[in-house]
Amino acid sequence: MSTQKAEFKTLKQAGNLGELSAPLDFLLLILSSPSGAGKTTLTRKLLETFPDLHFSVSHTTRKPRANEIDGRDYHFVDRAEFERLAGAHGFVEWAEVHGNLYGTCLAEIERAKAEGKSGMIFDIDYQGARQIRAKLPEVAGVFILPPSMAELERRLRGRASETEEVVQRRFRAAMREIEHYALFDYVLVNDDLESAFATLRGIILAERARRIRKAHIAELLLRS
Ligand SMILES: Nc1ncnc2c1ncn2[C@@H]1O[C@H](COP(=O)(O)OP(=O)(O)OP(=O)(O)O)[C@@H](O)[C@H]1O
Ligand SMILES: Nc1nc2c(ncn2[C@@H]2O[C@H](COP(=O)(O)O)[C@@H](O)[C@H]2O)c(=O)[nH]1
Repeated sequence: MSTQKAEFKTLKQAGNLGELSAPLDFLLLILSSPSGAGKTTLTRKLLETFPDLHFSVSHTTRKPRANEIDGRDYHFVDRAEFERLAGAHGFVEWAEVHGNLYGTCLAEIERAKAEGKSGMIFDIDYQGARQIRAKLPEVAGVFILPPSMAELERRLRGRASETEEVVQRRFRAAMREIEHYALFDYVLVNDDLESAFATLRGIILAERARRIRKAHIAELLLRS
């Protein structure tokens, strides 16, 4: 067997995801941004357009907002339960963000694969993005920016889901978060929602094409 063929055979078996095996063409997409830039809004539109993508439901110690549902938006847990899961290596990544703990359970990736999804979206901060990238080099990362800091502040306040103190805290954190843009493959300015969404859709199609290309070659080499 040629070296290339052997390499693809290993890739196909392991899914090139280390211990977190998944099909070669499985899309792992991180959406990250300062709070209020529009990740949740864009993610909802993405899931309508791509129902074959799984939204990774994180665990958090944050209290639910009025419109949030446990198990759909987050798994809302107390600190003791979160720490138990972290201690049992239940998280692929976790971080403290704006004073609360957030984490992605390994079980979320398993669920997406068991449901036959063709990929998944992680709505996580830059610290989590860094951890996932270290474990899953195949991941694609998009960092979403507001058109201006004034607009970010307007959006944070306009959402009316947090106290003024929390809005200020999140706004103050934004500049520090933006400094980590280089962790991501793409930077997307969410000014007009429809054009930002069109660009994001394009990124997904391109990332899929990249993965399908690899899977096709693996298939071709293994059949010959
Ligand atoms: N392109 C846009 N133009 C105007 N308003 C927008 C745009 N995108 C999102 N918004 C609004 O900005 C607010 C914040 O958006 P959203 O909740 O999606 O942000 P987020 O990045 O998910 O925040 P967080 O990190 O805190 O969860 C919402 O009220 C949303 O309707
Ligand atoms: N590292 C992680 N960050 C996460 C995760 N889930 C959400 N987040 C990020 O937290 C902030 C605040 O979210 P909010 O819902 O309280 O507004 C935001 O940047 C999210 O992307 C996670 O599992 N890990």
